[in-house]
Amino acid sequence: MKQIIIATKNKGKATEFKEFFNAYDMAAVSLNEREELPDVEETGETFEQNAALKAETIANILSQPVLADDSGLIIDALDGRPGVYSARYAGEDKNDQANINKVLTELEGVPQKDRTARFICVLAVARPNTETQFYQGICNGHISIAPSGKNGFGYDPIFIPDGYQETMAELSPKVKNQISHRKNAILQLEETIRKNRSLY
Ligand SMILES: O=P(O)(O)OP(=O)(O)OP(=O)(O)OC[C@H]1O[C@@H](n2cnc3c(O)ncnc32)[C@H](O)[C@@H]1O
Ligand SMILES: [Mg+2]
Repeated sequence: MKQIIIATKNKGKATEFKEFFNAYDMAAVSLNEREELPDVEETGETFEQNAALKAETIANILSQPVLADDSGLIIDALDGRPGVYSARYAGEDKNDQANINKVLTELEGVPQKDRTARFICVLAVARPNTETQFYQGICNGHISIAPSGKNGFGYDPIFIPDGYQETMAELSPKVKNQISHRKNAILQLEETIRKNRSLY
């Protein structure tokens, strides 16, 4: 089976990419399975910059195409926070529970109609000596009053996607993978996957 390297150490993302690329008969291999590869420092100020940093660093080391995902949660009532800093919102140790608690505390007293939010996913595909390409996906929704559900990762227990009553963590992985920001970004990439053999 053809392989595509995904420059991520996030196990939740890696699981979702394996599912997506399975549909294209490709095996998604994350950095958790390639432990000799470095964790790339995310010094950018935008999703694009960080996705490019991750994809290009690993593509240059391996001399092969690499995909990276930089994603996050944008909350309108918090002026767009946690945004690009979603993973480390409550501290450097990237604790999902602490991040959720910080968001809920900051939103205390904010009524449902003002709790609108969206997940954003920017994918970067880097190939050696080629300009990096970007694909973006969005999932709109709002932030719940309390966490609920065990599926997914990150902020899924407090994110209710538009058109649903449940949080992303209460929905099945199958449903999440049909409606998520990551799925929508993959759909933008789909034509390239099908047509451009050099992605393999
Ligand atoms: O950089 P890599 O190694 O890919 O892993 P990361 O967890 O640091 O990933 P990001 O820098 O892109 O940070 C994105 C954060 O946004 C949140 N996030 C992204 N996608 C999500 C999703 O599908 N569901 C819930 N939270 C998500 C989650 O907290 C992630 O840690
Ligand atoms: Mg990261």
